[in-house]
Amino acid sequence: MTNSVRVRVPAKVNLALRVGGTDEQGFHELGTVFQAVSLGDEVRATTALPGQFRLSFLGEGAAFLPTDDGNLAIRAAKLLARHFERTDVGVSMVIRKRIPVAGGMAGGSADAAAVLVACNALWDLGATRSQLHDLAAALGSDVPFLLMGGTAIGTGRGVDLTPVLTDGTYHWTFALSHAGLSTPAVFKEFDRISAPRPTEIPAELLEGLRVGDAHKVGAALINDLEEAAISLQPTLAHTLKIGLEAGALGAIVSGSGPTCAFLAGSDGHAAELAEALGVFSGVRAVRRAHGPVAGAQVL
Ligand SMILES: C[C@@](CO)(OP(=O)(O)O)[C@H](O)COP(=O)(O)OP(=O)(O)OC[C@H]1O[C@@H](n2ccc(N)nc2=O)[C@H](O)[C@@H]1O
Ligand SMILES: Nc1ncnc2c1ncn2[C@@H]1O[C@H](COP(=O)(O)OP(=O)(O)O)[C@@H](O)[C@H]1O
Repeated sequence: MTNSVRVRVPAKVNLALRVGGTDEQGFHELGTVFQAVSLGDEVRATTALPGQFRLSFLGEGAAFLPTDDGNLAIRAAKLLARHFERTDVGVSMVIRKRIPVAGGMAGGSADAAAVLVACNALWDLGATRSQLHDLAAALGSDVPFLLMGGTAIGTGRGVDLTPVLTDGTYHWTFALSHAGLSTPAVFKEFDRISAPRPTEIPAELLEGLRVGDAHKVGAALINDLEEAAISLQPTLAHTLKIGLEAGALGAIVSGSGPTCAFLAGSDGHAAELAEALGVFSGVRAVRRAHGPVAGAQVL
């Protein structure tokens, strides 16, 4: 049995996020297109004594993250052990974070997906993709996509996934905000200021992705949570405007925000956007990435 495993996991951006009505548990019906991007976290999992589940962080936001059961990574490891009735396992995990915390890029979900993949290998469980998908869906709405990666349509709570045919590489610049936004707070603000929307994905977006036309994709980006995120953090409107004025092919709040995503025509263009956005006081930091990339993978 291996005693140490490293897993890389991407962040996500929602190219479309349509928000419909709520189900009996208060979850909104979604129609979304996820894309996995190269800004990612890395998990190193090492065997520990039975029943020991340890976690520490390095990098982005490390000081502010819980390391107990409040962390999705610990919950993922314990859920996997429980599901396979393995009381003889334990794990010590170090997560190098690059994905902004509470940024709408699914950092916590990404770590949970990575831990499922890492502990499955570390404990030699032989879980199938479908078993991992079901455990991921029990942990959170974004977790199954971070296992899958690529570009995919998500329906229901966002966990029913269908891969999307895409061509080409998409170059992104991300503008990080000074403060995070809580996902439940943004959905609550959406309920306060908006009516449920039809959850159809724009046909132009899928067509643009199919033929690899970044201009078409940029023009079709849509996020029904954007207004709610801007209502809670008004500076985001300025950030989006700055990116568009600097020539972004499309600009959007990423998921529940507050990270703003800008589509560029090339890597060089993404660097120009990063320069224009980086000088705005409302932006804490800028990051560049490309997509689509693979989901959580053992290195
Ligand atoms: C909005 C999205 C878009 O991909 O992600 P983020 O941008 O926050 O990363 C997701 O729907 C978030 O997914 P995730 O962060 O995993 O959410 P969960 O833990 O499942 O749910 C957190 C809370 O968000 C709200 N929620 C989430 C998903 C959904 N379909 N409807 C909801 O109303 C609920 O209030 C729920 O209690
Ligand atoms: N491993 C983790 N990485 C990041 N955040 C985590 C993690 N575990 C729990 N959290 C908590 O989840 C919340 C949402 O963080 P995150 O998943 O980064 O954002 P988002 O849902 O906006 O994409 C934060 O308040 C954070 O404290």
